[in-house]
Amino acid sequence: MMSPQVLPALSGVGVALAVMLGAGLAPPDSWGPAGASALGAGLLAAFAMRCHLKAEVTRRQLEAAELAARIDGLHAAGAIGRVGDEEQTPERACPLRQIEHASHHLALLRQVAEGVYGVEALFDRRCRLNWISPSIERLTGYSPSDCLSAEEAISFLVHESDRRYCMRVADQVLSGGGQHDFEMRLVRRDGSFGWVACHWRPVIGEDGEIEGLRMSAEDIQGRKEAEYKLLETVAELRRAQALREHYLSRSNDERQRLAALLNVIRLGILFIDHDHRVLYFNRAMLEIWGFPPDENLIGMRDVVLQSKVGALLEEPESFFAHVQAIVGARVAVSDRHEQRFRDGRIVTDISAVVEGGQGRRGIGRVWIYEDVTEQRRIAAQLVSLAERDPLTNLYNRRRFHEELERLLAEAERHGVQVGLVAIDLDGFKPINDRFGHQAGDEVLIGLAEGVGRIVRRNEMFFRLGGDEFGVLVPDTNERELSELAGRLVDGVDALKFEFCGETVGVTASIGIALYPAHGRDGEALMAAADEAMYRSKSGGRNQWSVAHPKNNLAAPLNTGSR
Ligand SMILES: Nc1nc2c(ncn2[C@@H]2O[C@H](COP(=O)(O)OP(=O)(O)OP(=O)(O)O)[C@@H](O)[C@H]2O)c(=O)[nH]1
Repeated sequence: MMSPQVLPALSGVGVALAVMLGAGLAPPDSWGPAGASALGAGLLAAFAMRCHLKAEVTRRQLEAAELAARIDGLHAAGAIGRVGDEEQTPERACPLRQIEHASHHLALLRQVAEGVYGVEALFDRRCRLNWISPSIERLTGYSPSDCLSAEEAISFLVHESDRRYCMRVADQVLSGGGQHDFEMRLVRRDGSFGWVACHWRPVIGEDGEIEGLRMSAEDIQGRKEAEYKLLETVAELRRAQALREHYLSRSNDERQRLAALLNVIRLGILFIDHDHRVLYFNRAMLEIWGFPPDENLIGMRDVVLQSKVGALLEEPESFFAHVQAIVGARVAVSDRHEQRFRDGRIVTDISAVVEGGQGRRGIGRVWIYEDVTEQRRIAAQLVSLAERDPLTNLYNRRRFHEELERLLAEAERHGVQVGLVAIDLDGFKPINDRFGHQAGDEVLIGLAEGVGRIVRRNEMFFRLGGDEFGVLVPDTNERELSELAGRLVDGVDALKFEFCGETVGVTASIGIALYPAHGRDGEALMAAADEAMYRSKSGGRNQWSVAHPKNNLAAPLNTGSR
């Protein structure tokens, strides 16, 4: 801080300078040739005042202030007379002493003027540089003489980008436009430039007229660089912000697209976070679990969610246990699990741990639900088409072979016998011929139902094609088979159908064969049963026959009829 004595001290400097000029002494070297005389004492007094008002407080300024204080001390002691002082001092009475004092004070003022830290410059009314402080060299590398000898100091010192504005401001100030502060660049000797904050003000003469210009400039290069850096940082932050917003917007778009996609798929998706709370669900999930479409499950605990859906399930406890087992054991990817709903739906679930970011920490678990009711129905339909006869809904020849092989394998393992009953209708073709194919179909359907009532639960009944049927009997013997064959012959014979007012019926020729006595594999057993069935046909139809033992095909005919 400048000491309180400094102001009066510097004003003393101004007065002293005026005295010096009034005495016709030469100005300091750096002043222009016309400088001091042109501007006069008032101008220099104004300059001295501005030195302490604008320049930074530096060591030199403090020294100058001290010197000025001493000068004021001299005033106080009556050693120096002020211009216009009424009283005459002893020195005034002696011109030689006066000149000595003025010369001494001029030297002091010179020190002050040359020691200012900022740049001070004086221009005349035509904007010609009259004086500039030596500090210009520190800022630009140009000496005051370089500047003074330049044809146009402003063009010489001011960066071309700021030149026009600077000149305009100078013109304004000179034409009574008051003071102006602005920042501009000074050109350095090495071609670079440095920023200064400058203050332009008019220098008013004693007659109140503008006599010239005074420019005080302060080096703000450091501040400007800091500002640039700040601006760059701000720009970088803005870029980063813009980038972040761009990514955020892209991520939002992405999320919207994903949400739209997830909402149209028929898989129910539920994401439970690390705290066992619902983080995401899609529309299908609400549908599958019977929630209204506008239900908001976000934040709901998984156990609460379970309690809400338990009533829908046929076996809620088993479902909860299944979920608990997966969650408790932190199963990475669970197997597909199926649960039946009370309304007949079948829903599968599968779940997986969702890994987090770089640490790959599990951030939750996703559950995917699928209503497979329709799939299961179609699959069952396909299976049925593949293994059942569409007319009678009996198992077909394909399934017959599968079951035959299975029973033979089991029989071999358990050392039991398997019975095969081959049935062929007698006189079926004439029904077709007389009453049409539809009538024949009705007979086939009626026969399937009639025989279906005769065979036992463990006996499997097949339509092998046309009017051929078969029955497989696990773990049986010849006696049981013969009894079954008898019941079948009687049962078929008892079936009656009405076509065109006429009652018609069919009979059956049956052959029975036993594993392993009549054949050790399916093919052999079927051949044996067929052979027995043909014997029944050739024996007069409407009867059953037992196949010959495999090692003795010439055995006596063993037939049965009702
Ligand atoms: N309506 C109807 N007829 C069928 C079907 N499949 C086969 N057929 C007929 O069933 C008849 C079987 O012929 P056969 O076994 O010679 O007839 P059958 O009169 O019983 O002769 P035998 O066995 O010698 O007594 C043929 O006319 C086939 O066209 C069917 O799904 N529906």
